[in-house]
Amino acid sequence: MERKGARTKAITLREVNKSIGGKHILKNVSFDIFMNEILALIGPNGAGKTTLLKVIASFLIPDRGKVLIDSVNIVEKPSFAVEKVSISTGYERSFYYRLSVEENLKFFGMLNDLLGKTLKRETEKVMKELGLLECRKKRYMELSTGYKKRVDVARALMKKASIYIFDEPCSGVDLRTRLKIHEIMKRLKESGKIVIFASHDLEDLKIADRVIVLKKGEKVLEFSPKKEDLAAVLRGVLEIQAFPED
Ligand SMILES: Nc1ncnc2c1ncn2[C@@H]1O[C@H](COP(=O)(O)OP(=O)(O)OP(=O)(O)O)[C@@H](O)[C@H]1O
Repeated sequence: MERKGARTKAITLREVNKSIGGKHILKNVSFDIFMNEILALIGPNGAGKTTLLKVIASFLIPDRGKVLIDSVNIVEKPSFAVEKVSISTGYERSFYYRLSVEENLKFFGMLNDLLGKTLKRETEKVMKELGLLECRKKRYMELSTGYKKRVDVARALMKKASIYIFDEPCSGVDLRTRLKIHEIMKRLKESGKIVIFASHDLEDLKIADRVIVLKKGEKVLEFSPKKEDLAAVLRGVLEIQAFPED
């Protein structure tokens, strides 16, 4: 029986392993993600954060190990993750270069069963929230890096999901947009969703309930920025991330 006040597990990863092109990228990764949690993944470049996010979204199938969402093993039933998860991939190639911001967002909304007035309303809402109204007619390929990132976050919001995954959602965006994205992630949590994001920025970690540190495909540390001395933890993280030549 679960303790009173105990957190409810929503996602379970057990001994997750993934190799790509003969390279062992994720190594026995095990941890749980709880209902209503904002979880951040950090770690040096190439540590496997994006790979892990894609595994949770079932974009990549692990070679070994289990990934359960609401007790369903998505390694066996990836369609369950597709239904539950909305992911901003952080990839420019996920967009139609010649379509406008608005057309791209509407297209993704339609793919996710938004139609008619609902599609229009959601697109307006998301564009307003991310400051995209003034460039709604601009073609995706004409946007600056920061605006492309805004569209990437906006795209994830065009799907009604219970788990939202953002890959470096704040990289390259201006300060105001960063705060807005933090606000959006907190709001998702308040409305009962799970938020998982990867980041290299300390400011982003402050909104997380828990931070998991990956190094060379392994989970090496876990901490709660709200409870622990962030500066001390980060000194530890920097040691973990030290360059071999340091
Ligand atoms: N399609 C692929 N083919 C070959 N190797 C890949 C592929 N995708 C990822 N990798 C390798 O997997 C490792 C982990 O990559 P991943 O993008 O998951 O790291 P990351 O922690 O997100 O890095 P960063 O902080 O630089 O974004 C890297 O060594 C990368 O080169």
